[in-house]
Amino acid sequence: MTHEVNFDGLVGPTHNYAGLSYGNVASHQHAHVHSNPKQAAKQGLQKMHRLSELGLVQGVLAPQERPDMATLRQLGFSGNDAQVLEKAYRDSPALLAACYSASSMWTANAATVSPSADTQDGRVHFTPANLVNKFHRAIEHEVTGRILRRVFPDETYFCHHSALPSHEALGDEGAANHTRLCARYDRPGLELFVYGRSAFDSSQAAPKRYPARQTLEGSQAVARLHGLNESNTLFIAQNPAVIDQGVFHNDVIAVGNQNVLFYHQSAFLDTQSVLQQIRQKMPDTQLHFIEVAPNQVPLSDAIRSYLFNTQLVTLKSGHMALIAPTECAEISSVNAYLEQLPSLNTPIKEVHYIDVKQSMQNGGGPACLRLRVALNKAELAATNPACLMSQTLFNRLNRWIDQHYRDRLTLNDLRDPALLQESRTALDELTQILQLGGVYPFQR
Ligand SMILES: NCCC[C@H](NC(=O)CCC(=O)O)C(=O)O
Repeated sequence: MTHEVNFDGLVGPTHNYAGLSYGNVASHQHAHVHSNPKQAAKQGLQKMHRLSELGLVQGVLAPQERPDMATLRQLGFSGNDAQVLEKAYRDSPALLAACYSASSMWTANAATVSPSADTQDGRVHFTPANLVNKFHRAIEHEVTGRILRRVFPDETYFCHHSALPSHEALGDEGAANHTRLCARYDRPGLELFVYGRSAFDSSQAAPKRYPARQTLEGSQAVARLHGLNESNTLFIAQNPAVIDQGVFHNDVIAVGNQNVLFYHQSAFLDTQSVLQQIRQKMPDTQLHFIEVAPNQVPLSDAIRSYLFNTQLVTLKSGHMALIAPTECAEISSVNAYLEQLPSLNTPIKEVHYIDVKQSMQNGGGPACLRLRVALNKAELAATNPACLMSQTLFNRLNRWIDQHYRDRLTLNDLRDPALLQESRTALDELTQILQLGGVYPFQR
C-alpha cells in the first residue's frame, strides 16, 4: 500500500506579518498587523489532526531556528545577542524581520519530492528549494535539508540533494510549482513542473509587474537530479498575466491529485496544449480535468479565497475530498461553486473547511502548509516515526505550544532578547519530541 503523506510545517514561535513577499497580495495587505503565533500554530496542528482523523497518514516538519542569529551576524550586526537584535532593529528593521520570519511553515516550498515509482534508481528523491526570490526564504534551505535527512534517514530508500545554486536563473520554489498525476500512488506518474519564466530564453513570455519566482531552468535541473525522464515529466508555462494579478506560486491557481487536475481557466499560458500533452503521456488513465471558468469564479475571488490552494486528497473509500480554507465559504462565487462541486461527475465528493487564517493572512493556505511525500510500505516504515501524527503527538504538541508560544507579536517585539530565548527553548524541546537530534545552529 502506498500512501501520500502530507508533511505539514509546524508554525514557529516567531510567526509575524512583515510584508516581506512582493507579489503576494495577502502578505502585502497584512504587513505590520499584529500576529498570534499561538493561534497560528494551533490552527496548523488542528489541520494535521483533522487529516489524520479522515484516515490519512500525516507528518510534521519542524520549523527553522528564528531569529536567524548567524545570518544577522553575517550581515555585520555584532556584540552579544541582545546587541545584535537592537542594532538590527535600529539600522534595518526589514532585515531583522526577515531573519525572524516563520516562513518555513509553508512546507510546499520546502522541497520538490519525486516518489520512488518515478525515479530511475527507485528511491524517493528530495531537493530543498533555494527560494532565491525572497531573502527571508533564501535562508531556509540548508536547515530544511538537514531536517529532511532526519525525517527520511535511510539512504536505501531516500536520496537527498542539495538546493540548486542560489541564483535567480535557477529560482526554485519546490512543490508549490510541482504536482503529480498518476493512476495510483504506487504506479509511475506524470510530474508537472510549472514555471513562471525562462532565464535564458528571452522569447518566452514573462510577467511584467510581479516576479516569476520559478524558472524553467530550475525545474529542469530538479527533474534531472531526480532521475526523471521525458515520458514522466511535463514542463508547463504558467500564465504570466495571473502572476501579475498575485498568483505568485502555481498552487494558488491549480492542484492535482491522482487522475484529477483542478485549475482555473487562466492558470496556464496554453491550456489546450497542456491538456493534450497530459493525455498523450497518460494514455491509459481516465483523467478528470476540472476547469473553473471566470464566470463561475472570477480570478480575483480565486486568489482571495485560495480555492485552488485546497488540498485534494484521496480517502480510504477511494473518493476524493477537498480541504478548503474557511475563506472559501465566505466568498459567494466560491461558496456557490463548492456547493455544487460534489454533485458534478468527478471523483471529488466531499469538501471540508478548516480555519488557517493566521497563515492565510501571509498568503499561505492549506496546500502551502504541506509537503506531499508518496511512500510505499517499506519507505513509510523507514520514516522517522516520531514525526508522524497520532493522538499522543497531537496532545503533546498542543501542550508544547501552550507552554512556549506568545499570543501576540508586533515588529517592536522582535528586538526583545527574551523572544529569542523562548524560541530556542521551545525548539530544543521540539527536537526531542520529534527525535531529530541537533538540527539547529544553536544546538551545534
Ligand atoms: N506557499 C505560500 C508561501 C507564502 C509566503 N509568505 C511569506 O513569506 C510572507 C511573510 C511576511 O510577509 O511576513 C511566501 O510568499 O513565500
